[in-house]
Amino acid sequence: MLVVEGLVKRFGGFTAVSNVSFKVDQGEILGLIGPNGSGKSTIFNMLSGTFPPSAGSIKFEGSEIAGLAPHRIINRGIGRTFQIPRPFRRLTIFENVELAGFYGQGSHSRAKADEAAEKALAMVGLPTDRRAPVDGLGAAGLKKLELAKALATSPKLLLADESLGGLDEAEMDQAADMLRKIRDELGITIIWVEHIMGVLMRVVDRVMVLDHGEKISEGLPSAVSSDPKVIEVYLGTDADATQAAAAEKRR
Ligand SMILES: Nc1ncnc2c1ncn2[C@@H]1O[C@H](COP(=O)(O)OP(=O)(O)OP(=O)(O)O)[C@@H](O)[C@H]1O
Repeated sequence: MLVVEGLVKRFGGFTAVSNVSFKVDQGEILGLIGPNGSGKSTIFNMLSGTFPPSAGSIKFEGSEIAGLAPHRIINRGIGRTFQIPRPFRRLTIFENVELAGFYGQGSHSRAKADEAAEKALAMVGLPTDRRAPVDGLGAAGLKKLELAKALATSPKLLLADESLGGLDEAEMDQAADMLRKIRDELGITIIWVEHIMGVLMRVVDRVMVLDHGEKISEGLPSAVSSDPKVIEVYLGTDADATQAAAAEKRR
């Protein structure tokens, strides 16, 4: 479904992403992990059109999309969430999601946008009542709203950026289960960028690990969490390694 080859992003003289290649198959959940500043968000920004790659190719369903504007990429069927939710606070929950629905359709039909918004809100478990305000949503609610906005664009591929930041442990488990439900019930392929490796490992089919803009490991969660390179650069501590191994056992 997605084939990325030789992706590079330079900011001035600094290389944030260095010759990264990977594939994502239809129906898969790929986890993308790595320490702070390893290039995860920069890859998402290139996949979603926020900025163009310095070099490399991004083929989605066989067509080159590298360098296309964000609205064109959304119309092709790639939706994304953002690490820090920034909804329009003067709009209701429904209106925020409806607006995203307008973007995704390309047809600008209100009826279609409303239908997409209702389905997306029901999927993530937020009120479909059109007057429900954004104010009052906690961290978990705002993450759900972020996800509903992305779903309302009717994506075939969802780029989920750090869905678990700011959540407690029970909320993290629910958010991880939600991503799996989105894949299982809607058939949406997912790339999931996350810091919190333990929960991610329970849900993803494959993991790719970045460090300093380079891919250092890729494979099944069990293989990646015991890869010495990953333990050295990413896990860092025995406690983290134990947590990841325990999560893997629970799968
Ligand atoms: N617009 C930009 N201009 C200059 N440097 C940037 C820009 N965006 C990112 N970088 C740099 O590129 C590197 C990779 O950043 P990126 O945000 O992709 O990492 P990340 O793995 O997503 O980190 P985090 O987990 O902290 O979000 C960092 O060193 C960052 O400072």
